[in-house]
Amino acid sequence: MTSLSLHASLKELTLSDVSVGYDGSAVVKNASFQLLEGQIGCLLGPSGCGKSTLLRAIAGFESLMSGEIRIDGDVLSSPSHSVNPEHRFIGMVFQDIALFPHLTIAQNIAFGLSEWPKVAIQERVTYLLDLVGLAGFESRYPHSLSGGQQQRVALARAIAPKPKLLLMDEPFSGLDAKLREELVPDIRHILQHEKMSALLVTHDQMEAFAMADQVSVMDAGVIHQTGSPYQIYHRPETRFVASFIGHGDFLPAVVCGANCVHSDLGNIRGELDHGFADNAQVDLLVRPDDILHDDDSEFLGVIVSKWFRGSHFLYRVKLTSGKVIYCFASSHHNHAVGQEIGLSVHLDHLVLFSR
Ligand SMILES: Nc1ncnc2c1ncn2[C@@H]1O[C@H](COP(=O)(O)OP(=O)(O)OP(=O)(O)O)[C@@H](O)[C@H]1O
Repeated sequence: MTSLSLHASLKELTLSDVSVGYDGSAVVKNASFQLLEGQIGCLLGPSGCGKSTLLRAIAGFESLMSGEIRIDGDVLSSPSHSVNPEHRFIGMVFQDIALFPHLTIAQNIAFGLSEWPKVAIQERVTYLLDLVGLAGFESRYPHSLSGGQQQRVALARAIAPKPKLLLMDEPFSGLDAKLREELVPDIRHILQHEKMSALLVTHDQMEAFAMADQVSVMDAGVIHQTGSPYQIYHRPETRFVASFIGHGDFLPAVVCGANCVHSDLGNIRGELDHGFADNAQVDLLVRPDDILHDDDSEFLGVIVSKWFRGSHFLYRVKLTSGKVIYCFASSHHNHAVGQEIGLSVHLDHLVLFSR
């Protein structure tokens, strides 16, 4: 098969118990997840947790210590077998954009299309330039483009041959925050328009939330949870996911019913059965937006620090037990550090971890 053939789009990327390492020592351990047609997935985790290593294994640049990587049922990698990277029909975009400086923008985008007929190349390049918002740039050279424009060209070059899957390793981290904010939704829109399945590596959760349909949260080589951004924020399955994603505190509590716990802030109810037995000692995840400033509440805390965020204040509040938690309040509720305020808890469901 050559790059001319329009490969059927990806139906399913499946990783089953994949371990990858260097010098016999695993840095990715038993990673499993699936990515379906047209989905944008993300590997999210702190620096050094093994995200790039796993991405490189999918691309075919690292061999597996155990497990299997399949695309549409075909094994790409196992400890005894590895399809060459150039035969995987996988495109890549990296942080260092690495366009060819001596080639024009059109030549850069056409780079992987050498076996296509001339007219088809011309059509594809024109289509992609338009898609990434750079129509009219075909004769320019990379050095005359901004970082964001260069990253759009890199994306166009990577998707030009219609790969089955696009891998992106921290593609936005070299760009300033404002540019990133503009570019991330644009790139998501382009990938969706092309129905391109993609896997992004990032350590930035806002980027993961803005780009991905499905996020796999990793720490120390282990995937803790794979789910939608909403699921990993609101239904974290491990303490690591609960504390890595967003602001959160663990409030000590005792179970007092199928959807109730007792804590420093009184009895707190959720809508779903949490599955813990009565009287179990647990930690309840509370986010700043779960804890509201409430003058009528009998439960009090002392403000120990505060941040003005424009639309609201973020307070750190010390409860009578000594536990310190976050609390959001509208920006009209301007209280001094040291002041005592009333607090109430509003939770949709209870996220509990045994203590
Ligand atoms: N070629 C290599 N040889 C030996 N060890 C390596 C090699 N590449 C990466 N590592 C180690 O493997 C671990 C995982 O690295 P990896 O780059 O996959 O993490 P990451 O999550 O992508 O981190 P970052 O976000 O900082 O890039 C790290 O401890 C790293 O030092």
